[in-house]
Amino acid sequence: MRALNSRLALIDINSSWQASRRLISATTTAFSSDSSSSSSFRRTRGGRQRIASSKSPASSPAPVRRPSDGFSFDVRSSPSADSSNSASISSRKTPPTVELDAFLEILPPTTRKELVKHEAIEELIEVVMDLGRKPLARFPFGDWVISEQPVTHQDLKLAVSKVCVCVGDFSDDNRSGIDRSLHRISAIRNRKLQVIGLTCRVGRAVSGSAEIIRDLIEGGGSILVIGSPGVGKTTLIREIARMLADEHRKRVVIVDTSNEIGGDGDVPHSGIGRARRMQVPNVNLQHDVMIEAVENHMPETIIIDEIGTELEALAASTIAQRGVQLVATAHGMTIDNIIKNPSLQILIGGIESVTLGDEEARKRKVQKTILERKGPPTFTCAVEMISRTECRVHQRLDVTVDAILAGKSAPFEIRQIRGEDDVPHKLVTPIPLETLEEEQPAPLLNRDFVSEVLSDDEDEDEDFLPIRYSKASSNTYTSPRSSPVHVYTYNVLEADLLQVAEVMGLDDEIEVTDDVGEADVILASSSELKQNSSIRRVAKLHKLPIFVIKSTTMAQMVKAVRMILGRESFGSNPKTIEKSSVDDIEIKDDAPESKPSLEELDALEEVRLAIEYIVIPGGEPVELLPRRSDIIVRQLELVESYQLTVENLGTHLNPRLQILPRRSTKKMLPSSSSKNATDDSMGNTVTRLPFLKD
Ligand SMILES: Nc1ncnc2c1ncn2[C@@H]1O[C@H](COP(=O)(O)OP(=O)(O)OP(=O)(O)O)[C@@H](O)[C@H]1O
Repeated sequence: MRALNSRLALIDINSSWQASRRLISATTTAFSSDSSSSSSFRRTRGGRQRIASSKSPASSPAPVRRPSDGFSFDVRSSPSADSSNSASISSRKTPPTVELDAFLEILPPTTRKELVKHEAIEELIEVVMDLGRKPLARFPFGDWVISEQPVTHQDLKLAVSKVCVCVGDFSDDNRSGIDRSLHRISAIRNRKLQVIGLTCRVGRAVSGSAEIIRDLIEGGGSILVIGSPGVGKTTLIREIARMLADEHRKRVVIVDTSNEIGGDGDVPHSGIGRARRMQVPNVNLQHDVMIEAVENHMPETIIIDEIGTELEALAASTIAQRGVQLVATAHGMTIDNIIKNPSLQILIGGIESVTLGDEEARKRKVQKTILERKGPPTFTCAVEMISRTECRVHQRLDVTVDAILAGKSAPFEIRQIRGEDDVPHKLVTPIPLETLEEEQPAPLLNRDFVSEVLSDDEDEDEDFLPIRYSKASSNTYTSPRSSPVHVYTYNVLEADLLQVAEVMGLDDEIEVTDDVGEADVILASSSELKQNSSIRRVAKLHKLPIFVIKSTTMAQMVKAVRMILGRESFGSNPKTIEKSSVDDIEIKDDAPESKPSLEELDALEEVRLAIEYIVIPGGEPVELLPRRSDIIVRQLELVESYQLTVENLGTHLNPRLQILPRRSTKKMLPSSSSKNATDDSMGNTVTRLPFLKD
């Protein structure tokens, strides 16, 4: 792969953002603290309140607003920035105080009193109230203990009663809201279903927060938004809904499972603009409401928060197939997480295990069994939110998924909001998409090809003769005869391993165990192996081989599974295995370190054809062409991988192999015959391959 860093290129975003620069700046106003709040903060510093997060030690005073918080990034001036813009920015300022008041209302009076004194109150994300513990305020820069007084039953009852007065009960996902606001109140219950904890999140409509992906929104493709909890996904898709409905006059329908996008109550919050909102009576019915939205309301765009189940993923794919633009969030931080989540895989097109024919595998320079995307992804592009101001954009989700499945670097752009008034975001393009597409072999197989290569594999499996190493001898490994093979893992996710095995149809043959005494093999990541010296000791004690993977990419996992089960012969692809110590088996990427020469390829093909067409089916020995000694070594390894033996018919300086059929103990005499088939002195027919030139 190319040297990515040398290709890093900063590209200033195109003019589209300039037009909406004011909106971006309006966003920042939500975070600007005024002088009165600063003075409140000074009073607070002398009090008992403390920061509780590791970012701000308990003994430190309440946080001082740092330039890197929120949108206060370095500001680069833009040629088009002018004072008139700034004026309109101020006029667009919509302080969130009204809704913050509604939020503060539900807090116990003492908690509220302390909290309002905090200088960064405008940045408040959540208030956490757990029975018997001190109430906490969560800010972007850390947690802050609001009061030393532990939360009482009374406090919780009061808060719940205020939420209930406004909106009725908590829904079956234990969430509720405050009428006509975007705040979300989530309950934790004890076994008797009494509320013993509350997480009260401040919801905001942040105008301009979707500028960072304006081009994607306007492009009309479906957008998948992922990211860690609380990173701002809901806020982003709310703004996308508003932009599409108001600025682009699209028919937008929001399927609002917990009323988080459009706010609580029957009249939607102004933050969604003209977009329409469908409420979901029961979270388990989200998929039904998604389909209903398409069938009944003729939407051009559907917005959904939190696709989490297989049914919802299926409904999303149905919607996309009907040509409706889909903007949705899903559980997971990266595309890799989505690929590895069996319920959500359909969003990226689904995956399947495909076994390639020898020719195809060699042409693609990959292993024989690979994972491939089954079909087109539901979404055109994906946005991985890193923070509110930074995201990774995958313009072509199909290309990204294919790259990940092939164990290659996925193409993406890093976008950042860099400043308040000037440059709203930059693009950093580590891998230019076009270049990458050139490099990728057409990854989506057509159905005919898949069935062709699969039937290839069936034939091959019947004759498959994996190399057998013996666990007892110090430098060898026998794939255990017993099924399933028990694997003990170090820093390799059990779920990942089992998922790959399942996709390969080998889940019955492999099992992960927590008891190293039961294990047949150890599978460890190389980083863990370097750091954890006890792994080798454990392996030695239990006489277990260690399979070492460099990374937990799908490609490496597939290879690990095949090798652990003895389905990938070590000898047939000698460059993939290195024994770095007695019991380590390193699983390497398939890309050869140096390209094998044509002569080497020819020599190995000669061995394969000889074995598969003559030695095994006919039980006859085959004499190979003379080769250079380094190539003879490769041939020898390949022969051994079939559990066959050879004899050197040449001299020490001019070696030439003859492959012997299994169970043949007969001594072969050198043959210098140029005929295709001759008889040796013992009456065996020694065949030379007619199609290989001398
Ligand atoms: N661009 C932004 N500017 C200011 N505040 C924001 C922004 N984006 C999100 N927030 C605030 O951050 C908090 C979390 O945002 P949001 O609920 O959108 O996150 P999320 O990723 O959807 O969370 P979850 O996964 O838990 O549902 C909220 O208090 C929200 O108001």
